[in-house]
Amino acid sequence: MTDNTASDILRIAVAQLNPTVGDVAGNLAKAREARADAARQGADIVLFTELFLAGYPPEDLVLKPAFLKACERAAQDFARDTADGGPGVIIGTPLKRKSGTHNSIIFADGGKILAERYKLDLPNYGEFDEKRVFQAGPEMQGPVNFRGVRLGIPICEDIWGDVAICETLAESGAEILLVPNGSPYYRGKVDVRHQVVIRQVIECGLPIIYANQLGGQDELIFDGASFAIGSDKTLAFQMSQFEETVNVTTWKRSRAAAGAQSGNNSDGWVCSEGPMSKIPEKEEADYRACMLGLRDYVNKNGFKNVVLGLSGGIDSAICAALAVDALGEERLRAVMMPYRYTSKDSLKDAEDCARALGCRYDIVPIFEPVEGFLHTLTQLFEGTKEGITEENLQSRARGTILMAISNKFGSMVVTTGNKSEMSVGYATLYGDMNGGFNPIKDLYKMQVYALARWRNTHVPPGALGPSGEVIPNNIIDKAPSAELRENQTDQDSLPPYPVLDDILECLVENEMGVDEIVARGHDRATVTRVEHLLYIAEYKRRQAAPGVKITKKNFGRDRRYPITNRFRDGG
Ligand SMILES: Nc1ncnc2c1ncn2[C@@H]1O[C@H](COP(=O)(O)OP(=O)(O)OC[C@H]2O[C@@H]([n+]3cccc(C(=O)O)c3)[C@H](O)[C@@H]2O)[C@@H](O)[C@H]1O
Ligand SMILES: Nc1ncnc2c1ncn2[C@@H]1O[C@H](COP(=O)(O)OP(=O)(O)OP(=O)(O)O)[C@@H](O)[C@H]1O
Ligand SMILES: NC(=O)CC[C@H](N)C(=O)O
Repeated sequence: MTDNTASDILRIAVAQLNPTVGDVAGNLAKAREARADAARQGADIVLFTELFLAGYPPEDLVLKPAFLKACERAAQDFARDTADGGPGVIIGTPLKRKSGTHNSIIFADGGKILAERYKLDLPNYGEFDEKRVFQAGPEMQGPVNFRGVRLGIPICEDIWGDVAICETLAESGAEILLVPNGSPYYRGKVDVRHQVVIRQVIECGLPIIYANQLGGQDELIFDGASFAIGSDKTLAFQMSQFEETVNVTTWKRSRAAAGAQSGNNSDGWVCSEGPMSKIPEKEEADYRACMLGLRDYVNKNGFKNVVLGLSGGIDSAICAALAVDALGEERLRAVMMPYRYTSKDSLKDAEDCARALGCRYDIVPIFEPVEGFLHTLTQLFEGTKEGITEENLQSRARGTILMAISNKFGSMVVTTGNKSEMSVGYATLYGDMNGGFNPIKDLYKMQVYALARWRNTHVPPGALGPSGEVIPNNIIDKAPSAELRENQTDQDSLPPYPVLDDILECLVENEMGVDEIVARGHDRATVTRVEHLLYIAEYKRRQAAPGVKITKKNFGRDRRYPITNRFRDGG
């Protein structure tokens, strides 16, 4: 009930949910369900994530007046729900006000909106582009009095930057900070978030609750892993990563806590009850991010099933495993498309992989289309040497067949290029690059191997696929090959993957110079060649399907290089 008498116990539910961008009615329905669930668990208040009603990030959708109106209406409706005497709510929504369009929250209780708060620090780096569509909120936005407890509500980036928003809230009397976030995954991000929040707790002396969104949104993966750091700077609770959940946490007033952290005599808040989930290790986390990203992309875009070319190589095998884990065996169709260079081993490995995963497996030879193209082009190509042109026809025949299956049966094509290949353009445009979504686009080849090995000995929570050796070890052990000509291996055209990946990580992830990379022990000619290949493949990447972001520098959202570019560090 709405009552401003200070209580000594506060039950705060954190709704770590998977909204869909643009589905305002669906997101409101989800929020209502979560609030009812939290009410049953005895919550006083439910904290939702950043821009929950819109789904995060809504990008240019917030430039549409009709979208803003739908969000405003949903926020008003949800606020009215709180007249039932159940939990109050803090929920993110875009709001258009005289001062502009804001990335906001509404705070509602007792059927009314008690307060609105606007994000002050709009992130505009990496994958974020918020200054483009939002206006920053004013500097002074104090805490909100909720049933006698003063709650501060900075929004996501507000606690990341150098602006002293948490400290200002503490100085204005806030007792706990509740932070709605849309914080995308990259490897190791959970630790980074903990450090950011600990730094703020040191500055402001208040406990901070960090509620993060869940789910895939195009390239971005929101991994949840919501948590709180108490005023003693230790982890007060930790929610699970990659899972939708509503957890109620109990907070108690404690004079000892306040005295310890600020030396003053006022009361502080201590978490006495909350989850303490284990955060998965790196291979598991990356694998689950890829799985969640593929699942949400396929489901949120309304595809019933997916199709991919299964070659007997590692990239298509891990994509098949991810598809079965994300969607179930009955939703994947794997197609082997042999040509004259396809080895017996590849045919066997592809079949073994499909059998281990339990998915549908078709063999569609491509002799006729490839020979047909070659025949059609004979006259035109007379006197020229055979080479990549003819090789690429194989890839294009495969890509065309996959797109035909997609058109006929409505299955989305899963495309399988890893980050090493995408970096140097080792993939055929309108061939194996065909496809709607790429679950391994941001994994270097050596990481693909590590994840494949990991998956053969683990089944991640929520996976729909079987246990055991789902990626036959022969696929992991053999030399990678595109099999576009006799006895071809990737290493005919590229440096060995451990070398290539290290150089690429230096160039892409760390923006290192050629001299610095050479100083790590690499051959200068190799480094300059890789740098050149990286630059000239930009045109391909611009035409590539989106894929799951795993690193701090994925292609597309984070790393944005010009296509036309004559700069070469290596001369
Ligand atoms: N700056 C630019 N802006 C716009 N377009 C540009 C361009 N530069 C080249 N192009 C165009 O791109 C074409 C070359 O690109 P593309 O046709 O993709 O062909 P390309 O890159 O020459 O060959 C594909 C490469 O991928 C390798 N690969 C590896 C693994 C698997 C597979 C597979 O297919 O299964 C292939 C294959 O061995 C080969 O090295 C040029 O003919 C030109 O039309
Ligand atoms: N014979 C084939 N049948 C079906 N699909 C194929 C075939 N050859 C290539 N493809 C498709 O083209 C993609 C690109 O080939 P590529 O050689 O890069 O990957 P891979 O064969 O899965 O792995 P690796 O590079 O380790 O051999 C494959 O992942 C697959 O989707
Ligand atoms: N949505 C945001 O403001 C996110 C910003 C923050 N730096 C993060 O990655 O979590």
